[in-house]
Amino acid sequence: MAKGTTAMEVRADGVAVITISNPPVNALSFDVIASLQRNYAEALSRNDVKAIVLTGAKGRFCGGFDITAFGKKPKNEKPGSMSIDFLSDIVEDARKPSVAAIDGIALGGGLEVAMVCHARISTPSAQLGLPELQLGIIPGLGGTQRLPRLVGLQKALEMMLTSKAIKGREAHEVGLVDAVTSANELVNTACSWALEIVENKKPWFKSLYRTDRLPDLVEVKDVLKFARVQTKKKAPNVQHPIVCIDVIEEGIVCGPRVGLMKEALSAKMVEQSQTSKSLRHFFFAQRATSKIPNITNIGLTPRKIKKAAIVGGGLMGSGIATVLILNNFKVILKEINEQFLSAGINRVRGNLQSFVRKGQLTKEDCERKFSLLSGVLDYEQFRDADLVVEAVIEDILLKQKIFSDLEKYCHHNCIFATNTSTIDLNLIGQKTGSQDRIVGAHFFSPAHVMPLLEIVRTHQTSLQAIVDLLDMAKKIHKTPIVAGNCTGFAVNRMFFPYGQAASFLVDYGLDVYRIDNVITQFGMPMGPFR
Ligand SMILES: C[C@H](O)CC(=O)SCCNC(=O)CCNC(=O)[C@H](O)C(C)(C)COP(=O)(O)OP(=O)(O)OC[C@H]1O[C@@H](n2cnc3c(N)ncnc32)[C@H](O)[C@@H]1OP(=O)(O)O
Repeated sequence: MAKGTTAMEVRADGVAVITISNPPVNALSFDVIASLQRNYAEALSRNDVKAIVLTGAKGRFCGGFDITAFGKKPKNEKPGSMSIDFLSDIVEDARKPSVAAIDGIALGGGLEVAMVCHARISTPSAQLGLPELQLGIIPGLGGTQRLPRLVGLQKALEMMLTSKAIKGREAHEVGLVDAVTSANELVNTACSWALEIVENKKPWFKSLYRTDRLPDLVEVKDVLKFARVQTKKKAPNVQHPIVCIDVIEEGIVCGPRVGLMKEALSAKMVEQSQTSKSLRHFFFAQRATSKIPNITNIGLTPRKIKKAAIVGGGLMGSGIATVLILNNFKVILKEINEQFLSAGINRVRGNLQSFVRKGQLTKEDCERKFSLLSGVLDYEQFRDADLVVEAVIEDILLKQKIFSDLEKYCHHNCIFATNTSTIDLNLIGQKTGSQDRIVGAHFFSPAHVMPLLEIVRTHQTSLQAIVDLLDMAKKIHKTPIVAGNCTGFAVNRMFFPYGQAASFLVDYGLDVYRIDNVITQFGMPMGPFR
């Protein structure tokens, strides 16, 4: 069965609208690419077609090359056959203009195809980026050449080296898209734009040959030198970011066609590396953590969490409150007295302000999110909470008392989660008759930053509670791992022996600085003694 396709509809005004359809993210599978090539051949040969608009089905332009297809490309495929022979020589050099109509996502190969088009229209919320480096590869469909020519070298490097996408509005500001419009108007606007190109009312840009955003060669060398130094510092053990910078340089110094060929050859080389194989495995492994046999595949639907309550406003509690309000959950934070409560609330405010300082949150959004939080000193307002996360100190008796109190106030479907990192959940729930809704929600400090969420289940935890927490994890952008109620759960079960092994080495007389040094050289961000 074909893995995705494209469909072409020729409108009365002479615009052929080609729609990529390969759910869930409209990835460029071999079938999609073959279908796209057929559609283009037809559109370019038909006399009733004046221009082409390329878009994606169901509000998603394209999530890039099909990651499952790496390593499955035909062995004798000519380097650059898609990037040069099709995209550059047929689409970009065509005598009919193409306009990309982008909603949802234009990532990796998706954005690269859009950059081949002669103009791009997007929605304000669309995400555009070249995240290939996080898969251990480099952009392979012309992205290393066209992005710097559209947005300038600095911005292009930032986007590629961080793998971070930008939203439609910013894409417009930096020159990646030509106009921003609503999802409803998107295709019509793109069609009008394409016809205006035909009528010479709008410019007919070929991104590959633009030079107006590129700095002079002296500055290029300086910028790339700095980027190499920073990259080696940040990721000393991987090659592909440096390869990416080399390819960008080749295109600017020797011309974009030479750059495209170097990109095609280098992309093929890095794709075969162990780093890329590992990072691609990691991409799917990360998603597999929320697919738990006999839990997520038995038809349970996650219940909606409208209001969450946190018990304890210390470092962990305030971090958890922060991540929840950041993701638009209504939260109440309970402390034992006014002083601790205001300290907890101030910590949440401080966390939000740090996002404002880094430009990741506007002041208005900060205030709006902060208004989702209220502080309390008793359990009265817990009555309509759908989830409670207990985040007090690791004291079994205290936790037991809290959960038996919670039982008296909360409705019987409310999930009782504990942020404990080590205590047996059966003990924590021992004084309640609610063992089925006791579950671990172990965040890592700082909870509003670290991406992992350990969900701990006992033999009695209901499957529904786990499905609910997995869904919440997705909503708050955490990677969940479901662990059993065993010593150390999953993370500390690995982390404690790691620290112990380091301590043994010290007992044997090794220098702590040397141990830390070896560990950081191995690639860990810091050693066990820092
Ligand atoms: C030649 C080119 O230069 C090379 C490339 O294009 S490489 C690919 C570059 N593209 C990317 O790196 C994008 C990767 N995808 C993502 O970042 C995210 O999936 C996304 C932002 C598109 C969507 O996120 P979200 O809505 O949270 O859904 P998410 O759960 O991640 O993905 C949905 C499904 O699509 C799959 N998927 C996402 N992107 C895919 C891709 N490019 N290829 C194949 N499958 C993909 C996921 O594995 C997942 O499958 P599952 O449901 O079986 O687990």
